[in-house]
Amino acid sequence: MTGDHWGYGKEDGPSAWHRHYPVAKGSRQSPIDIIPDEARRDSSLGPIFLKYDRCTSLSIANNGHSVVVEFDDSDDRSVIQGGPLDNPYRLKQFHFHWGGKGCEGSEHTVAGVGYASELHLVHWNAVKYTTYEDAATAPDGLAVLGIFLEQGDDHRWLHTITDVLYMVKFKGSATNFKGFNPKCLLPSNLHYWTYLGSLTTPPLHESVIWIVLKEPIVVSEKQLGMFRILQFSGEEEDQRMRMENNFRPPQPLKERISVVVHD
Ligand SMILES: NS(=O)(=O)c1ccc(NCc2ccco2)c([N+](=O)[O-])c1
Ligand SMILES: [Zn+2]
Repeated sequence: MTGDHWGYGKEDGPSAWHRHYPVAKGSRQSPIDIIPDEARRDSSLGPIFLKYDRCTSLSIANNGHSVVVEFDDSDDRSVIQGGPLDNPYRLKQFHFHWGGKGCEGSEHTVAGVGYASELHLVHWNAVKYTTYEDAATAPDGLAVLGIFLEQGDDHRWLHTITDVLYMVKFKGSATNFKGFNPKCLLPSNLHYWTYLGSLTTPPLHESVIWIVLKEPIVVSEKQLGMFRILQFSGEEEDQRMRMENNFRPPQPLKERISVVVHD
């Protein structure tokens, strides 16, 4: 497969993605602006459970669009379940989206307000599908947990990630990253909004059950700044392209979606 020909710039950014990925104008695209007052309550919707105690992180990498921590998803050692999910979904990877200095950077917004960054923990339905790739094209294939990052005090555990970003500065670089458990990045409560949506980057498959936590985690401007030492470009490329503003703006709700809230 040829290298990704999409990005976040003027020519190859979100407004141009529909040319190669027509589903960009689909009926269940993500992210969206979540309007709490319009979210439906569904008493049958219970809490989510994150079973990350035996999770196995493997590596951290710069894929030219974000920084990604990959997990061993060869068994059900780390799963998300409950809430809107009929099965346990296996943790595959997590990554971030962020802005430029002092600008917004989250993908979902809440009543029109963005956060500095957004963390996505990506899980796939290994009960119904054989591989992530198969699940990623199925309407109930993926469950992505979205967590907002708000600027404020230093986050005690995010240092474990920001301290190694210099090792994956360029697109295509990766390094060992074992023993990291993402439960240290969770807020104090797991109240959430949920709706049916899509991947927020190409190929934009409409295969994601989104679970967005209401409570943000707090990270410092200094820690957010560390993400901006990353580059979209490879080491050999002369164009030094700082990795920032790697977020897709909210997409039309269309006939979908009642966003449902659990708190
Ligand atoms: N921002 S996100 O969580 O929606 C997101 C988007 C794309 C991809 N992957 C791109 C892709 C290619 C084929 C199938 O999947 C992933 N992921 O892999 O976890 C997550
Ligand atoms: Zn994402």
